[in-house]
Amino acid sequence: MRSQKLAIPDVIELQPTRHADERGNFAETFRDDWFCSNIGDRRFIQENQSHTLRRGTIRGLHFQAPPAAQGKLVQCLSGAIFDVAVDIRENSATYGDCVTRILTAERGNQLWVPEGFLHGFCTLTDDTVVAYKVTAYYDRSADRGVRWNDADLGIAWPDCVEPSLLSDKDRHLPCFRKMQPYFTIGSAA
Ligand SMILES: Cc1cn([C@H]2C[C@H](O)[C@@H](COP(=O)(O)OP(=O)(O)O[C@H]3O[C@@H](C)C(=O)[C@@H](O)[C@H]3O)O2)c(=O)[nH]c1=O
Repeated sequence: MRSQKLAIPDVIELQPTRHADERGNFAETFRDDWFCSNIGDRRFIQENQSHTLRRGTIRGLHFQAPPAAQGKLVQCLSGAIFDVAVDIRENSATYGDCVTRILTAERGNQLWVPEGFLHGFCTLTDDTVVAYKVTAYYDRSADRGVRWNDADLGIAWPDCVEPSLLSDKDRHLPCFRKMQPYFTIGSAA
């Protein structure tokens, strides 16, 4: 497994090592010991999978409020996504900044999005399957978000975005400025 810190260093891209042979390849896509030593002391307790039918669909931008805050380890199992993490830690030097990464099933790369970040993605292919492990259980009452195209965030979404391909919930999310502060660096996740 290789890791690469991105523009916001707490957001990390992971690249599992693939062992190729005449049959195809094999990769360890997650190891608890490697993750704890190299990324952070976390336990993943839920795994999610979404299948998105159409290219250009957006899911996000989401987070769960503390104490149900989730770190997410995201990967694409089929197709490709434009993945986004936005820093919402109030005392962070990169508060409001975003990191974007293309994750593809072909490459098998992953994105670690820690607690204190909004997360969302746009599908770059039809029939996209995304899987992600999370560090806290889903809690509907803690489910929060920010509108995907908030001008203050200025995320450079890909041209294929179809604003109509959005859940009702995501269409009605509040803007970034109205978001209550939930996270500070150094506070318990
Ligand atoms: C996230 C989640 C949803 N659900 C249910 C609630 C609802 O009925 C249905 C669909 O939920 P949503 O519309 O919230 O699904 P979706 O828009 O795909 O939400 C996801 O978006 C990405 C970007 C994330 O980062 C995830 O953490 C999650 O928020 O699934 C669960 O049962 N468990 C879960 O963990």
